[in-house]
Amino acid sequence: MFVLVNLKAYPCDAERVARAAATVADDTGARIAVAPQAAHLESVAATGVETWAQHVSGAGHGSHTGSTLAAAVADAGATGTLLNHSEKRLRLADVDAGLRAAEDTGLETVVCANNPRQIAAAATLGPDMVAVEPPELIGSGTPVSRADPDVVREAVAAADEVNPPVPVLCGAGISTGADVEAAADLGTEGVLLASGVAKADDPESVLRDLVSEV
Ligand SMILES: O=C(CO)COP(=O)(O)O
Repeated sequence: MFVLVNLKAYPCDAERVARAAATVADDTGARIAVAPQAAHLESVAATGVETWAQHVSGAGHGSHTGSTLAAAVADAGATGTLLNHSEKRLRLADVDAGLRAAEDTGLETVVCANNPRQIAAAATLGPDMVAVEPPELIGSGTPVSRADPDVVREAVAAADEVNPPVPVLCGAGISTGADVEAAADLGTEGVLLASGVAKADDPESVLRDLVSEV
């Protein structure tokens, strides 16, 4: 199971979380990645942890003020990027352009979606992975795998129908190893989570628990 930790804009110490994630990944062999804000990509990547961007623009170099370019995040050490997170929604054309920009730069991609219908649309665009995150459960502390297992099962089926090789992650309220195990039982290949780690007093122990059951 892939554990992708999105630090959002939480006021956590990104380097501390990254060091903890790198240590747990090394100790256990689990795949753990950290997605900090763009300004922290370089310092997070310097810890040796797998580093992801939270977003990239579809734009290339040029007159695009405020854009986060795929090439720039790759230069800073990111090897993957989220696109279309529930808190960073994009138009379809922008998801597609972001995917192409990420692909051209060699970044791995996860396109996020609210529900199984959007998962089908996202999977059609050909990302490396898709992630289903019901917005009402994001930050709730109630794991999607328990609160709404059907949405996860249906997302896996929807992705499988349109683009069988595309793995599905699930997210919202995931914070324990039992949640990750439940997500695996529902057919997902990873979890996308934030507050459970970003707000933890001891991120390393949360990460150890997250990867303990799979
Ligand atoms: O949005 C999420 C990850 O991208 C989920 O957030 P929480 O783990 O805080 O529910």
